[in-house]
Amino acid sequence: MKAYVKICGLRSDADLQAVADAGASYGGFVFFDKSPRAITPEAAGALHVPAGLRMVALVVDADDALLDKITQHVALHMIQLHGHETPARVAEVRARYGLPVMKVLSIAGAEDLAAIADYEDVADQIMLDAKAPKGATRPGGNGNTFDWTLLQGRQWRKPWMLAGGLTPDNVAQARDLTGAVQLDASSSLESSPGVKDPVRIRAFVAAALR
Ligand SMILES: O=C(O)c1ccccc1N[C@@H]1O[C@H](COP(=O)(O)O)[C@@H](O)[C@H]1O
Repeated sequence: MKAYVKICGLRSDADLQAVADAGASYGGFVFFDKSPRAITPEAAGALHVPAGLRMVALVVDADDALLDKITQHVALHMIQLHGHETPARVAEVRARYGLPVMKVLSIAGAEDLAAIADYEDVADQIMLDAKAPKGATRPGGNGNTFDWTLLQGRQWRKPWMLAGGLTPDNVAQARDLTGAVQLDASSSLESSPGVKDPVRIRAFVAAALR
């Protein structure tokens, strides 16, 4: 089955080109100021997005003012809600901006998968990411994995994407074990926090699509 890759935390034209050249389907901008990958709506809007690359805006419990600004400046394919957004807030964002919404759920154990049922009616996609470690300053982008065997044999009504600590070395195993057809990575593809490495991006996409 064909796989789809999202590379998140892009901050320059070179990042975007590397992601497109590698064969990824999605690129992500992080609009969260506590992240080393943060970018402003103005800076993101000034970048050149290669044809065919679908851009995703990652936000964390964003209010309408921030989302208004992002959507005014940046041509988007999808909004990724990576905070504690309720199902009602997901529905509100989807209706207000007329864009597909991907709700992120943080997974540490089997009990966390129950929340998927709460969001399937309102979100276009679900992302399953590792729960952030205690004391972390951000809810994602920490390079942590979760127990992928929790997803074995599971099926949901909405498309879903696997995230959390995926690397060029483990992505094929994660894909084969979980059956994920959409795979997302960020922090493992950097030479230092916030600085993407085109060689690692290429290796990740090649391994995910192999
Ligand atoms: O990347 C960040 O700094 C970030 C900040 C706030 C919320 C999410 C963030 N990152 C996203 O988390 C997942 C997993 O990342 P990683 O591969 O484990 O580094 C991914 O969607 C990132 O874009």
